[in-house]
Amino acid sequence: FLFALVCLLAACAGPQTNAPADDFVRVQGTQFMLDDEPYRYVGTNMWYGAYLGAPGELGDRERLIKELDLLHAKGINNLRVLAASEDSELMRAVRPAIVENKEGELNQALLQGMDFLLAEMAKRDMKAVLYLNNFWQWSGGMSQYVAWFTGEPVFDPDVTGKWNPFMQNSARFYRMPEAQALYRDVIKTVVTRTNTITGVAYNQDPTIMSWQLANEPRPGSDADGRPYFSHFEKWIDETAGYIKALAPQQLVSTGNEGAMGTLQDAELFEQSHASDNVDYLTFHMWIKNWSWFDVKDAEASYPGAWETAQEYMQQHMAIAERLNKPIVLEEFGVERDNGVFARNTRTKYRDRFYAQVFNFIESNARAGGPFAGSNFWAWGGFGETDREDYMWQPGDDFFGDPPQEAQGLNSVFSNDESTLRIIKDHAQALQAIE
Ligand SMILES: O=C1NC[C@H](CO)[C@@H](O)[C@@H]1O
Repeated sequence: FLFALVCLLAACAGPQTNAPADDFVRVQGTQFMLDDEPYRYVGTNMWYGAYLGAPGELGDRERLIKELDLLHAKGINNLRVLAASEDSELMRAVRPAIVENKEGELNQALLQGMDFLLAEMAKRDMKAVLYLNNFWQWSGGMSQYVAWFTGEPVFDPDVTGKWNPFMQNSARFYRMPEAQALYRDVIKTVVTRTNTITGVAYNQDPTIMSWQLANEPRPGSDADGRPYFSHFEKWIDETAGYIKALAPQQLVSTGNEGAMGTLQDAELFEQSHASDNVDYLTFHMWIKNWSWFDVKDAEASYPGAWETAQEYMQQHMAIAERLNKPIVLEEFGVERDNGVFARNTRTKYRDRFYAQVFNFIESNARAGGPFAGSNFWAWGGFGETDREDYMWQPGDDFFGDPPQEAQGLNSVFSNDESTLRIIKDHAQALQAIE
């Protein structure tokens, strides 16, 4: 009887807070491993996942469940999600924000939104990559930290149109001890949080595959950032080490774009990602943003864009091999045909680009290469807008496109059947690779 009572009490002790180690994604050379099997994934970017999961008017839990069910049905099993935003005067920053002020008070509804998202993802065997800052302006980010601790007005690229000085200003963040202290407080609070729905501590939750330093952190602008590269390299190593100490069961990555996000210098990307605290490499690929592809001159510009894209991917495979780390393409995308934003419009070039990227990944994986996964940018799902300018306003539906871009620019919608077919085929192809 006593033995039975002890077992019963143990069973009632609440959810496991120390999941078996093999539930976590691990790194073995250039491969991810999960439950002793190679883990490769097709994922998406859903920056707004915690916003959708928030209780009450702020979120839309019914929509989130619909989105996760559809994603799961299409074989999309990895979500890259914003885990810290900063309250800001920046014109195109999302509101509200997780970090409410320079004192580090956090928005509890948005943290509960992350709790709900992770709990629902766990039910669908999905894995999360959570980024803890942003080099860009659309979630406050590093430039908001700079404003908080210099007392200077925010440097708003959506007002000035000046991106190089904005990037140089954001990069001051790495050199500001007070900003770094608040950032680390936020990291510690989020990484060690106990999920209010599952009772599992975040750093004990195998749903979280990786903590990411930021979205697209850069050393500064391509023109003027080089003198500050050493601060960037040191920030990566030390911050990644700080997170690893808080979450030894989970992976750490930077969220960097690769060479194009490191002063267009592949050697500096390799050097800044050699740290043992960085478990795997990330790179992004923007054929339109980087002027490789012109959607208004699509037929003429696409072949050259694809040639350059292949070279960019090959270049990063070689770096991953040299560093003996897995690598994931965690952002890639292209607009709808003719650059329109509305759903129910053609996506011929997007479909071609996705299919060719996926084919490259499958070929590399079959050859035992380091290409371990991808997250397309980005998931728009069931999002709807009736804004004539397609620009997000507080209270509007969330799209894969953050508030600084037209809602529909790169979003894949729930009824983009041709694109979803290509994604699902890729998921099945990955599953079939030994
Ligand atoms: O992280 C990013 N990379 C490119 C996206 C599309 O332009 C952009 O919305 C986002 O800031």
